[in-house]
Amino acid sequence: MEDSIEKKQKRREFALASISELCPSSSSSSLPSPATASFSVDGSVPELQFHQESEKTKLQLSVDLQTAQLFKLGSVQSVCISDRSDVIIAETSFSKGVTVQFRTEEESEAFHCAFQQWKKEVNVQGRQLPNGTVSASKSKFDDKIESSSAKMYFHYYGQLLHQQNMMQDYVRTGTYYAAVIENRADFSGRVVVDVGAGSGILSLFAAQAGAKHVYAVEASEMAEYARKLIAGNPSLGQRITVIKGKVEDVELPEKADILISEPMGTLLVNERMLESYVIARDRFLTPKGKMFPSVGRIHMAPFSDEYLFVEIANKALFWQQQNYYGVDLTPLYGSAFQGYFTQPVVDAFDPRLLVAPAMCHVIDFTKTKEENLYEIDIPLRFIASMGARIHGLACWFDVLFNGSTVQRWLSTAPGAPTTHWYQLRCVLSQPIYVMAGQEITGRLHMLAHNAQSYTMYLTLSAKMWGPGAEQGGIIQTSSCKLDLKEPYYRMSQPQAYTLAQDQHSQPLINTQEIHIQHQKLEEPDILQQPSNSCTEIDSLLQNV
Ligand SMILES: C[S@@+](CC[C@H](N)C(=O)[O-])C[C@H]1O[C@@H](n2cnc3c(N)ncnc32)[C@H](O)[C@@H]1O
Repeated sequence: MEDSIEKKQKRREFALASISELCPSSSSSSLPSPATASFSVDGSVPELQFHQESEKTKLQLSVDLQTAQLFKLGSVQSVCISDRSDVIIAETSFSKGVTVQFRTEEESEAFHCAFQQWKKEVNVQGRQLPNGTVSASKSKFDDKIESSSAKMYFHYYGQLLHQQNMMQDYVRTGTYYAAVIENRADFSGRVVVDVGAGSGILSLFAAQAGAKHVYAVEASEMAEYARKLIAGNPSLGQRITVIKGKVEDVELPEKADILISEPMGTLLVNERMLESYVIARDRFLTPKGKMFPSVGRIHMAPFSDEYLFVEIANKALFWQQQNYYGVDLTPLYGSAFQGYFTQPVVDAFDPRLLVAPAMCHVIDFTKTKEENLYEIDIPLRFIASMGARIHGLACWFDVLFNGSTVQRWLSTAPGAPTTHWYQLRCVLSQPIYVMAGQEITGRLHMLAHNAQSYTMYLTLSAKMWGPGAEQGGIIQTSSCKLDLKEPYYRMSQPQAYTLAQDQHSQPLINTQEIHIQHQKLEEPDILQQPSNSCTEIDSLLQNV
């Protein structure tokens, strides 16, 4: 373990504004003098050391990175806690946590990045046990995900009402059903693992398609309900075993020929379940095994939506009041205004709001490494189809079931039948202006965090044109930072595609044209993919 860390980065030090104990002893509180934090390897244990010293007192805290967790309290303040730590404060007291004050937001981000990186290194190399043996990736999930987040997450999925909500998304469930039944050849007589089985519905589909045996792995209390549902369908159920536990931890008696899973969250990656899907691939799938789905794509395009922009900007108007029960609220107006723009908007929008053809980022589930999903960096380039005020970036995703009989896409694109994922829009607090034919460049940078989601950094730029501007000389750039975990669900607004949202009525399989195909296609039917397609997928499919 230490080899790998020491070779790459033996020691990394950060200057901090200050540190203080989480539960200060009587002899110490926040010390005004500057502090440092350094990552290093002590013997075989990677650790993080905080150090602060003034004339009278000294605070030194060593944190075991295997158990440490770092939480943001604000843009420049965080708290680091650990199960095991040693602290020396004037040589007397003991604490398990420290509050860290950074000098700037950038330094805070850099520190959080380094923290994840060093922790990842610990996890990748495995845990050093007291007897010197190394247990590989056991509890990888627990190591990278904050326990309170995991608890809420599995509590949510442990409730039938939320499983019902997904099952009632007939675009979703109907597409899975069609993809499995049409591709019987991939399931018949095969060993299947259902990764995150929930109610067990996909396991039952796989059994209907003739699977020899299905292992339904589910970490939440839903596993008990899955057992009940499967027992109530005995002709299928005798070929299904429900295993309660995380795919990162459970052991299976045999390797799988095919994995089936529905690991997609908002914008494909929210919930970070794709990482579990990839871990399941590495743990359970035979080298030539298949994955259903096998590929995901994030599609992106700039949009113009004056109503949405004004709606968000107006939310902060509350803070413009100068006499709110005798109190002037305006000092907080700027923060409130920016705050509303940190929430990605989730709703179904009219595709006519897009101002350029979409581009996409492909994630090949069959090949990508789990670590690749910790940081997703997408350079952006678009050509505007019309003159418009760009209010941000619209995003959606699709996934491919690359069956050996039929290839089917599950799409969440605007204009396609609406799913429970809807679409997602990142709104800029400062719109930018473009002319038709103009290039728009930028970057979407997503950093995974330990609450099972991502911090998103979006930048869009365009040259300034038109009367008054030095032609093409000035660049307009607008940036925003968003938390994918805290979206603004805008579903109370009038929707353009109401028909497809009626998920409480009869299955929409007919209206949404999920016709099940039975005959084998001669060639891969790439034309079945949604119209907003990526060219990269063609070469990718040739390799699958
Ligand atoms: C989006 S739901 C899909 C449920 C079901 N497969 C379906 O399609 O209706 C994802 C399920 O995966 C489970 N899950 C998420 N991460 C898991 C993990 N690491 N190990 C086992 N189950 C997990 C969740 O508890 C949840 O029930």
